Amino acid sequence: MSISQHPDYAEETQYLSHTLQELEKTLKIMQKRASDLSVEVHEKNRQVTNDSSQDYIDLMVGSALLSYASNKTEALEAVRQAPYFARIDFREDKKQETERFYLGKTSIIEEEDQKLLVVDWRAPVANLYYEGRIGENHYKAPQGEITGELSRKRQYVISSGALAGISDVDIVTDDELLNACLEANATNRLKEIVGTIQGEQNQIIRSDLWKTLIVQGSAGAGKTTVALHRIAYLLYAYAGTIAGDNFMILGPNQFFLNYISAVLPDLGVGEVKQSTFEDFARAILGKKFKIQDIHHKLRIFLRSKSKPEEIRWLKQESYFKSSQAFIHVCDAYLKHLESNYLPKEGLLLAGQPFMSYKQLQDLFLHSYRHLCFEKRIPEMKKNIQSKLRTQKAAMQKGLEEKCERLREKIIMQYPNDCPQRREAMKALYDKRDALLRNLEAESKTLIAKYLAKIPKTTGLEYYKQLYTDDQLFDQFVRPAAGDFADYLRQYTLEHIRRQTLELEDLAPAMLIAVSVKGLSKSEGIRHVVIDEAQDLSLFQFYMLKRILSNCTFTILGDLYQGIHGYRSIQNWDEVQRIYLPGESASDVKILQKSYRTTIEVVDKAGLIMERLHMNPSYKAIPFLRHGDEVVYQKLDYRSTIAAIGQSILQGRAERGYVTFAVICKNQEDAATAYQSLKEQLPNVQLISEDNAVYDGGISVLPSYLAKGMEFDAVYLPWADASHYGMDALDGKLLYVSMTRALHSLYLYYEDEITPLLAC
Ligand SMILES: Nc1ncnc2c1ncn2[C@@H]1O[C@H](COP(=O)(O)OP(=O)(O)OP(=O)(O)O)[C@@H](O)[C@H]1O
Repeated sequence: MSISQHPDYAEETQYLSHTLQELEKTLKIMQKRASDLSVEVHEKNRQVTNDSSQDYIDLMVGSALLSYASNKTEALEAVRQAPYFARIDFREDKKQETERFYLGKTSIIEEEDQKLLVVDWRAPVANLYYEGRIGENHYKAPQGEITGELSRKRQYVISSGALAGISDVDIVTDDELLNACLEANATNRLKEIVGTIQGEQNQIIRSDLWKTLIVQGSAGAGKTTVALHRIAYLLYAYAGTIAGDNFMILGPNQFFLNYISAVLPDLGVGEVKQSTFEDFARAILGKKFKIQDIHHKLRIFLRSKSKPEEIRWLKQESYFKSSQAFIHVCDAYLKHLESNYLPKEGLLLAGQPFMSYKQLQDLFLHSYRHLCFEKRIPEMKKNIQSKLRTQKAAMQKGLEEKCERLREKIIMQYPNDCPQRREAMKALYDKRDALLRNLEAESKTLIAKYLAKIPKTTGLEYYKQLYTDDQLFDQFVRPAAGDFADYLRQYTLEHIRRQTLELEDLAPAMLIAVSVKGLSKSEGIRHVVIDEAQDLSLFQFYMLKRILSNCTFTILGDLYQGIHGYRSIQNWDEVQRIYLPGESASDVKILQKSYRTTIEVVDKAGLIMERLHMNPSYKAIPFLRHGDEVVYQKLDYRSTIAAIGQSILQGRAERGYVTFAVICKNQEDAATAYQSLKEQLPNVQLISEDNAVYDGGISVLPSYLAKGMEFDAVYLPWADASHYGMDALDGKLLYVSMTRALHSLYLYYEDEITPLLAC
């Protein structure tokens, strides 16, 4: 049936054109308001003086209104071509009439009578669309639970302001909109999915801001997408409480952050802090060292020439520095630093005990315990100063009184004025004055002299001392590291000598640095989204929770894709113990349905995890979308390259594919494949750690950089037994590579296909 034959076509077309007209009206008003307010705020900014708090308040109010008007203008401009994507019809139990709610990316209100034409997708009633089924239903609103009858869920395809499709659905999973969305070809960035958010995704998106969430989601389950929509939702639901710059996204690399973050403006989200773990570390530890490339060790493990002994030691080093045992080492060391931070002496004022070491320690260790070491010092200073004022006054008084008593004694001794009496008096007053002067002078410098004895060592220096100082190393590290201690020390000292830290050193060094100096750069962060969280170590998780103790977290990852197993977490229980202590395992949310790829690809990739006996409850379940069979071809290398080149050209011409990835196990193989493909495909690009931006098109890349990405067609040129053996790391790299394919997947091998996939 053509759209114009739909029984509601006329009515729907009319609603659309009315909405578009109103949108244009509102847009004009908002544009004018934004421009007027911009002038006003600029003017106020010039006039504001330090002594007028009213000026300041006016400026703040003006800026807030300006920000609202500018954001609304942008939001309305973004939906000019498609102001809504769905409608729900709902009759509240208490009401006679069924209401219609059109849902869009931003609300649209009729100018004259303020009627709500389009409801923002984040509004409570929209839950009915995402989670409700036709029939009796309910949703949570600020005023309480609203119950009623959901009689329609309708989806629209609106293109360039014209109605192109209408379909009524029950659950959102069955809908054509989602299918159309998933069948579309990839672009060079992640998409927004407000029209097709699934029930289980919706629950995560709308979870309470003040509760930490851990999400285990299979490859393509929408973890990253959900995380970004969650930020958009929280900004809407907690407007006034939290703003964009109160969020921080931690992602695995800049390349990935650029790829995902382009979706934020589409969702009306700006100013969210984004960082890799290494950049976050730099902000805390400073710039006086290099960070070893985070894939350095992985590359050694993947190099065929690497010696097993070397691999074993390197893994052990990473494993130890990421472990609970090393957390204990660093905590004990921190305690030691804390106890020995103050000079081991009390304070004397004019030769008299003023404050004992114990009293000073008590202030430092107990009274200001909630502060980092350095911030305790000014507080202690204030406390000592106040005590000093009292003590000085008491001592002055004591001196005066003593002087008075001595004066009376002199008078008794010499009842009449005589040279001896005058001399004795003079000596008495001179001594008193000298003592008072001394008291004055000492009280001025006492605190400064004492504080000057406190070392100015940075957290990073303290961390290094753990290895450079024999005594510290033997006291703290050696007992925990055992036989492996000497290797660990030599290895780390070698890095320190080269002014380099490994990823494994960053979390402990940050923990110490923040305990010593505090966290000025990250003040204001209230919520942290950690994506690809399976690759973080226990120590990284522990440190983040310790130093960002006022934040809540959304932690998302897939343990099947944990390619840094030698340092990263092995299960979510470890993370849960830190972030959700006392809660049950069911508090880890599981997303199993995979939306990215086809049933054929998910099934084949799933074989790997079965063969590696990975936890079956993390298995990806494909969304009902069939595609091409996965292609396996036994070819020599030259023929493989020729086949890939030909297939890419065909895919582009015949299928309209726009993104292609040739994924190799490691960087060396990727470089080889790139050189070979360049002749056939001049636009091919080789992706390495140094690329910050992904432009789409044809890419050749190592498996570990493919994480989080997706491509229309994926090619694996060396899917053979010699590249991917029955080993967890090989299996995970292969799994990551295969699950990047949206539509087509090709595997090539020369002798034998990898046992991870063999029939
Ligand atoms: N509800 C949805 N509607 C439409 N598309 C969706 C939906 N959920 C996920 N997708 C699509 O599925 C693909 C995978 O999403 P995303 O990259 O967020 O998954 P992920 O769980 O982070 O995957 P991975 O762990 O493999 O990186 C994206 O193209 C995304 O747009």
